[in-house]
Amino acid sequence: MDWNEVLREIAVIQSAEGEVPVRGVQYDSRRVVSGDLFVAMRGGSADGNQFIDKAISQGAVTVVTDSPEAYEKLRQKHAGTGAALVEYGRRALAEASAAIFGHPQRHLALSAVTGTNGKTTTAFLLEAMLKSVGRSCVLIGTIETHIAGEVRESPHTTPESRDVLELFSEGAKAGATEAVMEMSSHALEQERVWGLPVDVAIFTNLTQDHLDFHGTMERYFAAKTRLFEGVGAPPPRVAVVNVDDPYGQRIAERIERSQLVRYGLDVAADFFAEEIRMRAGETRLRMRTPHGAVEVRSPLTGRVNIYNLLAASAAAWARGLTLDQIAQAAETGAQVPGRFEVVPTDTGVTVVVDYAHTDDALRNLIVLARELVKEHSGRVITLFGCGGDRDRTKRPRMGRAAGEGSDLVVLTSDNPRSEEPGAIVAEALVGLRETGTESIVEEDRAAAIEIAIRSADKGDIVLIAGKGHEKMQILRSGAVPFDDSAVAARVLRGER
Ligand SMILES: CC(=O)N[C@H]1[C@@H](OP(=O)(O)OP(=O)(O)OC[C@H]2O[C@@H](n3ccc(=O)[nH]c3=O)[C@H](O)[C@@H]2O)O[C@H](CO)[C@@H](O)[C@@H]1O[C@H](C)C(=O)N[C@@H](C)C(=O)N[C@H](CCC(=O)O)C(=O)O
Ligand SMILES: Nc1ncnc2c1ncn2[C@@H]1O[C@H](COP(=O)(O)OP(=O)(O)OP(=O)(O)O)[C@@H](O)[C@H]1O
Ligand SMILES: N[C@H](CCC[C@H](N)C(=O)O)C(=O)O
Repeated sequence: MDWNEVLREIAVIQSAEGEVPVRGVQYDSRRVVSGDLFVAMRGGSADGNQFIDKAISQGAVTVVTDSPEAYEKLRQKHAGTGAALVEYGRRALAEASAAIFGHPQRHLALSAVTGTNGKTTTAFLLEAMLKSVGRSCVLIGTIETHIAGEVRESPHTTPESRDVLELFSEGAKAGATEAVMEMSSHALEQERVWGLPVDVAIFTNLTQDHLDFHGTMERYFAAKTRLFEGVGAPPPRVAVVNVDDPYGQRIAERIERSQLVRYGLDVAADFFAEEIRMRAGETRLRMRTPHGAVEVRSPLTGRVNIYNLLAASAAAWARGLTLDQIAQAAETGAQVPGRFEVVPTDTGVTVVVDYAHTDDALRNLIVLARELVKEHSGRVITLFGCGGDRDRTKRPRMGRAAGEGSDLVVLTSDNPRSEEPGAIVAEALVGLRETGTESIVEEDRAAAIEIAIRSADKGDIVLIAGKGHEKMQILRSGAVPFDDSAVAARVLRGER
């Protein structure tokens, strides 16, 4: 593509034209190759403008910058290089990427899921429903990325626009007509999703998390609401909103009734569940909707998954599936790795790996576990830790949530990152101690898993919370392989 053509698609303050052929686009100097356009952006921990020389030395042929100083320097030092000065680096990145990848977003009907918890599960369920009627999909989210059937690793819950558009382009070429994406609050705030036209937007819930980044719950909420306003694109055609959540109510109030599908566990919602019958590994319910009612049987367990099922069903309906098709797909639907994943054993102890990493998710998980052991008066043993370099204020809250419903808590490490594990544990202990529940502290996660499982008797349930599908433990010294379910399986086999 010619640089002059790219320039026509981005909002520039100043630019230097030139007949420079542009082959690709990059926002990270470390990934620049010959023929690329490099978008230099000021970030929270680095300034991409510091890397312009490096990008050019690696072959960047044009540079878009959000810094007037960098633009001036570029004009003087690299006069032959195409250049543009913009106000918003990420918007320019999205606009240039859309042009360079040939506007693949126009060929995919996009469903986007936001909320503190449930995004991954809802996205997997929706993808399974769309696939069940023969539609080919792109899925982008926390655990994996799917490109029309091919599974890849995910670098982020919501990658930068350039990467999303590249994935969309590959998906569209492979025949995909639908895309399902998780949109994190970070991505909405940073406009990583600028210009993506969302057809169906889903709001799952909002509870405390990520206040290190957003500062307050209101600002966190404001980031989530951007999905429903449209980020550099028109508002979604349909909004699917959990109206049992107070923040969901607030979103619903702002949306035209004709564009809104409300879901919840109450008759006041459009899509709601009744006659719920739950046991481990199976949930049955009757889903009532304005378009009729249908019996649904799902292998997913727990109240939170009823919400996820309702969300995915309402979205699938908005994408044109019938209620019967939805119910049929739900029956096999999407076991998500690391979400209420039961580690196989014949010891009589139930061991569950789950991604609960907020106080709300922990509380829900423990309530479900209590339900499951109630019949035999089993105990609930909860293992958890809190992430380093993340919202510190959630630590005592997680401690309180773990202590409140459990019989024994094992407090350990969960990706301490650059922080001292002992200091993180101390902050979680503040809340945990208030509950008076028996607790054991063991910073080494493998040893902690062993303690938790060895403390359990037949009929007890052990919850290993926080890391779910993750395959690494991130320590100050670097990331080391770590897999909760593999460690638990080893302990259950009697190995160390
Ligand atoms: C807080 C946050 O979201 N930060 C992300 C953001 O950083 P930033 O804008 O501050 O950028 P920066 O790292 O300061 O760098 C500025 C620019 O310099 C560039 N650079 C940097 C170094 C270099 O050598 N060369 C270079 O060109 C960078 O690519 C970037 O364009 O953009 C970077 C580039 O894409 C991301 O790597 C980075 O993710 C960090 C590592 C991260 O941990 N993000 C997490 C919190 C996150 O985004 N999580 C959400 C999910 C949360 C959830 O729901 O649980 C997600 O969507 O994944
Ligand atoms: N609808 C829901 N409401 C509340 N909690 C939920 C819901 N669905 C799942 N959870 C809990 O939250 C955890 C994370 O679920 P999931 O991965 O689906 O959420 P997520 O929004 O994708 O999270 P993240 O973006 O942090 O990866 C689950 O392991 C479960 O404990
Ligand atoms: N994707 C989220 C969840 C991480 C969960 C937990 N394992 C942690 O490290 O805190 C984050 O990066 O904040």
